[in-house]
Amino acid sequence: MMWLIVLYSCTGGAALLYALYRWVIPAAVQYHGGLALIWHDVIVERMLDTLTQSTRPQRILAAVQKNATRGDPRSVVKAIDHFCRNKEWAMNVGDEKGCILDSVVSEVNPATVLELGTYCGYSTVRIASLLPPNAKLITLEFNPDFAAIARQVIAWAGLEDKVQLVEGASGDWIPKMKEQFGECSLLRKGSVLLADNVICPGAPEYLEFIRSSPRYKSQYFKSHLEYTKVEDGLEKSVFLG
Ligand SMILES: C[S@@+](CC[C@H](N)C(=O)[O-])C[C@H]1O[C@@H](n2cnc3c(N)ncnc32)[C@H](O)[C@@H]1O
Repeated sequence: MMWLIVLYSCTGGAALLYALYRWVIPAAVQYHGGLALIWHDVIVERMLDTLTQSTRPQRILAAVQKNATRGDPRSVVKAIDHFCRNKEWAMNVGDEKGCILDSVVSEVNPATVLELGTYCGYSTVRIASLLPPNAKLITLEFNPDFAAIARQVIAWAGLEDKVQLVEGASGDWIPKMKEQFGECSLLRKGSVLLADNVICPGAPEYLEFIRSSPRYKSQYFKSHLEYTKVEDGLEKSVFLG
């Protein structure tokens, strides 16, 4: 009888902990940016890394390999969004802001895109799949583990010919790219900048600069932090020359 009570309380305790982890805490933090990031990006990630002896990017790659069709970028995006909404949050631009990203890429129809921060290649796949033929995307990532996963995600989407993934820090590479592009520098009249996470975690200095500079026409697209209800948005800025 005693054992039965212990067993019942262990099972009950485990169920309660699971409910807290799976539903109660995520629901409680989903309107608060700081708490949401601490919960998803620190506590849950470390806990799952320890329990599964794998990393979040590795788990994202596994979800892609299991659920997405090779050579089909949209199925890769869908598999990552499904994983991150239902299993484990991750810092991709996500489905909601991703639609804004898609519409900006389609409107601008760029010949060259420079992306700063690849992570697992989610936004890279979104952007590259919308580029016109012969256009190319250079994406920079300074974390070699993320870059290794992103290469596989991009290859799974069949986009490796359109994407050049450069491993390194933007502060090191941007001056080198400027040299490579010569006097034209990186921006020319009409170039479009699109910045993510300008509200959460936030980029107040960037927003102040870009909105007050007479050299840019800037517009804010209100949305939500990926896979949550916390306000976040994208800032689109056109370089006026
Ligand atoms: C928010 S994540 C990018 C998400 C990605 N764009 C997406 O939507 O799928 C930011 C990434 O930028 C990388 N990063 C941060 N600072 C960087 C820098 N100075 N140079 C290159 N990569 C950087 C981080 O390692 C991280 O992978």
